[in-house]
Amino acid sequence: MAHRLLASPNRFSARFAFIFTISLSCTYLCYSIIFCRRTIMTNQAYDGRRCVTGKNAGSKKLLGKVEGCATAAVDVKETQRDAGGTSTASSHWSEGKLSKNISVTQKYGNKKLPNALIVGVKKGGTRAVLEFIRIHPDVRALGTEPHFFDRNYERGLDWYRGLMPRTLDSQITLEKTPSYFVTREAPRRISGMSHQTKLIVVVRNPVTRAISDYTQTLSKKPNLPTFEELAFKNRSLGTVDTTWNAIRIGMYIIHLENWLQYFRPSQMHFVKMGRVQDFLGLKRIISDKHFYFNRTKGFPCLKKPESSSQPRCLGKSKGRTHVQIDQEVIEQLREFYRPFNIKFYETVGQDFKWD
Ligand SMILES: Nc1ncnc2c1ncn2[C@@H]1O[C@H](COP(=O)(O)OS(=O)(=O)O)[C@@H](OP(=O)(O)O)[C@H]1O
Repeated sequence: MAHRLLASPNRFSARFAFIFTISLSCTYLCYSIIFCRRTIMTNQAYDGRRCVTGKNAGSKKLLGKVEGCATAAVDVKETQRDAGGTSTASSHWSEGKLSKNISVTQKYGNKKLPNALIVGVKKGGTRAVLEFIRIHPDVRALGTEPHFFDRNYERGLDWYRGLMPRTLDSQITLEKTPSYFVTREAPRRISGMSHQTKLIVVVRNPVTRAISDYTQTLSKKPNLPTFEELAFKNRSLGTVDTTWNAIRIGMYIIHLENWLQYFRPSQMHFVKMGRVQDFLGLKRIISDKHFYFNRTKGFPCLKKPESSSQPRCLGKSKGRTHVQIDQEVIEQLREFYRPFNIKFYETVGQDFKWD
């Protein structure tokens, strides 16, 4: 009896120990499954970005779709600003929408040379067009500006291809570098890659474009001479300085003639949103309903993407308050651009009504 009485607490402790061990094991098992799944999902979501290391890794991660590791010479800094590169922003507005697609694509797709390029113009709204069009599930775009056909051409096509995101056969690859439009060698080089390449040119009133361009440069170099000083060789005679890049870029027809030596007009699309999808042969999926007009920014922004609780606008380098330019100067520049604009409208068959 005494033995029994002594044995029963022991048995109770043994049973307690057994149950405790089992529940501990179950908890550990559940924790491992959940934790392991999370890790896999995170790795899939960032596949293709895993090579980002070093002190900028955090900010580059925010870029969302900085592709590949060979991005040393590409314009990452500009892209971060463009994409609203603060801690709350991701460059890829549609990350949530495409996330399922992306993991499949990144695993099974191939890196291909781009089928389409946004070739210009600087300060024309190229970032907005790229970010809008990449919402489309059949578009994969490089987030950075690779500057291949102007600055990095000697690196070769394999280097260029290596920068591209992986795509399935049904998807198109897109990149944007606005300086291509005014690079003399770019049309020949691009047609050398493929004369089927589709080209998108985002154009803007050349006077506003020049002021926007100047405002951007001034934000980096505060000691810059005034806009008027740079724009004219002789202000009272109204002689415009066509060697100044901010002016030269807006002489669209001059650059376009160079492109038309290598590409048919039907391969070039001068942007008005929506029609970009037709031009690229995509189903019309993106429409006005994806955007709202942000009064503070002064341009359309993406409505709440699935991946985020916040609507998304592009970053600080977009929508800067322009420097005040004398109305007379603006008139002089309008006069200067008029003949170039008219010839440009005739050539592309569209009146942009800048005059
Ligand atoms: N929806 C939307 N989102 C963001 N930005 C928009 C949009 N629509 C037009 N813009 C105007 O586009 C100008 C920037 O052009 P780019 O992206 O081509 O600039 S860059 O050449 O890549 O630096 C920039 O012009 P500025 O405001 O004059 O700087 C933007 O205001």
